[in-house]
Amino acid sequence: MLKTVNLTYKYEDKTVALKDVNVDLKKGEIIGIVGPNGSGKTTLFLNFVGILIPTKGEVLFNGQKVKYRKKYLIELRRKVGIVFQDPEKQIFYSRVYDDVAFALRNLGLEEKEVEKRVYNALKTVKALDLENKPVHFLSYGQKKRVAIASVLALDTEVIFLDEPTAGLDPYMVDIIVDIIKEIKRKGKRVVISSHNMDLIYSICDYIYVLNNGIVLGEGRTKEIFLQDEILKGANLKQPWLVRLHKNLGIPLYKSEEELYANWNKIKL
Ligand SMILES: Nc1ncnc2c1ncn2[C@@H]1O[C@H](COP(=O)(O)OP(=O)(O)OP(=O)(O)O)[C@@H](O)[C@H]1O
Repeated sequence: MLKTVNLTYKYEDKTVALKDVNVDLKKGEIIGIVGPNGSGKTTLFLNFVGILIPTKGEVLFNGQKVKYRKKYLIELRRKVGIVFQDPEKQIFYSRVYDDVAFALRNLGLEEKEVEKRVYNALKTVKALDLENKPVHFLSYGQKKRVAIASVLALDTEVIFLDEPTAGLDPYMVDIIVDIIKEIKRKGKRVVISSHNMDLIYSICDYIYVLNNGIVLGEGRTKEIFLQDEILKGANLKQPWLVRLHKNLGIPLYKSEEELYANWNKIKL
């Protein structure tokens, strides 16, 4: 599994985006990385997938230091996928089908297998109807779904999702949540960054809180979200279910469904 050891990353203009960051993906199945704008989430993801090379410290994959030779990185990309925050960065081809097929063809898969994987990935993100559409005509949310499909098609062991639901309507957010749960069911690891604390709370089992490139706190989801001082330190708000628990004294539920299922037991 992937982890960072005392990872520091400094951009060319000397911005120190990460300082001595230790993040271990072994700690959860769906890991949330939360923090305000500019706290270093994207920089962390790019270091994890080998796009950026740590200034200090290292990234380990199954106990071995990640290497930055082309051959090694191609192997790493077969196992570790990333969906960028901005779908424009992920889209290479003009037609949706070819775009999702691009990386698969690059891996040398047979066209029959490519066809099957593209079909399944587009079906999962409810984008089969877009298959023949030119990518530049798609809406932002549609591009985002196509970008997610391209990574799902690769069937990697780990998937990093940088702000996967930003710009999506509530129906699509629910679909993305189902996709994430499905990836977990398949025994894969998901890492999500998001500003949506309710989403992070309901699906993640382990959380890292970043601020100014530093890990302010980490822990199991319910534990970390009860520590208001850590969240405040990163200008984050507690999820609404945690606020209900705190302000009304009702038990702490993980999801809206769990709350309603237990509603008649709750004494206000
Ligand atoms: N290419 C770059 N050159 C210089 N500084 C950069 C570069 N990319 C990011 N930074 C800086 O690094 C810091 C961390 O940025 P990063 O994009 O990792 O944050 P983030 O937590 O993902 O933010 P957001 O929530 O807004 O997406 C910020 O101060 C940002 O300005």
